[in-house]
Amino acid sequence: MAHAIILMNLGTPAEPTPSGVRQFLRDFLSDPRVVEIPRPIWAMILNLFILPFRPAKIAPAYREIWSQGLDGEAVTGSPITYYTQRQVALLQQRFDAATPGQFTVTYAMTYGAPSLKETVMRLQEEGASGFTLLPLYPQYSATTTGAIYDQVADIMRRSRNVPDISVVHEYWQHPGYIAALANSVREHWEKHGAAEKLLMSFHGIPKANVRKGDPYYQHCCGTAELLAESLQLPRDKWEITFQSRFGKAEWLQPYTDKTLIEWGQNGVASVDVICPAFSADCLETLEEIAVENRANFIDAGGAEYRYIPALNARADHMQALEAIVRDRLPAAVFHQTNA
Ligand SMILES: C=CC1=C(C)c2cc3[nH]c(cc4nc(cc5[nH]c(cc1n2)c(C)c5CCC(=O)O)C(CCC(=O)O)=C4C)c(C)c3C=C
Ligand SMILES: [Fe+2]
Ligand SMILES: [Fe+2]
Repeated sequence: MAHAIILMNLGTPAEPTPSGVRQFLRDFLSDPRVVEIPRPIWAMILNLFILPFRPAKIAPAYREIWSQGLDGEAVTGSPITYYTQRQVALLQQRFDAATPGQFTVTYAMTYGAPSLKETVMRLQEEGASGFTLLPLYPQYSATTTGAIYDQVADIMRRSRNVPDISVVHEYWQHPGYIAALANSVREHWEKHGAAEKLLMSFHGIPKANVRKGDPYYQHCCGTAELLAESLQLPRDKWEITFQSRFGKAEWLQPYTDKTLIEWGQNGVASVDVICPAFSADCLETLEEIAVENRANFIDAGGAEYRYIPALNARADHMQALEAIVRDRLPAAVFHQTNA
């Protein structure tokens, strides 16, 4: 095996129980990339106010989505892991078809299992000579992609013969990614008709992070504009919002839930919702968007609410991911595959 390709996503609890969720949240929320509050203060808040309560509150939501996709689609375990594994299998097929035996495709999670460190160590033992990491975050944020760079740096720091690792920094402007998003919207419109508004809801981050230099907001706005342009949607037909606010600080606005409530109250009858920052359906889309925010909109007076699934294992998504990875292959591998 010459070269390994590692898809990376956030991670998820091992099981949809309070203890499974607690273990995952402890790992995730202890990362200083995710929460920038000074350590001793944050350790106190996390251990006294979050880890004793949030797991019991969130576990039922995880149980709802466990082994369930949209419309009762059969999924095994946590959807984010299920779709990431499907992406791995399909990407492996694509690399094998074009360049037989040259690439191993696998995945790792930033938090929970399998970890990046154990994945890289296993692949090295199996003879991998180089690694291309594809964080499945189209838009860069220090809270997501930045955390992956930290883990790569840790692996490097502990190695004598440092592995040849490259990381895809962002891919929101890649034409293949935008085309896959646009295709998924058009297919949805063909099936259901177009709603009055297209809401593009991105995972939020604290506003202060952007003020201090995180380019995430700019990447989200860029994505929304490229998608709207590709769909030839006039500006009054779409909106960008931010979801999944956590804690008391101000996060990126407008907020998804508030916007949907306002629209419902102000006579918007129908809305299509897409979440371009999520490359796989997960708790934040299947529960927060497809269930909770549907209720927000309908209870406020809206009539039709349709969630457009994440790109998941769509063929056009896989084609885009293959192109993004191939663009990042080191010259040695590139020459080998083109020989
Ligand atoms: C505490 C701060 C958080 C930041 C900053 C944050 C950024 C961020 N997250 C994603 C993608 C995902 N987040 C998911 C779940 C999730 N996110 C947070 C908190 C922050 N996220 C929490 C506490 C949770 C767990 C659920 C909960 O307790 O509310 C997931 C889903 C995982 C799953 O198991 O399905 C994803 C994916 C992005 C893209 C992002 C910044 C750009
Ligand atoms: Fe998150
Ligand atoms: Fe959430």
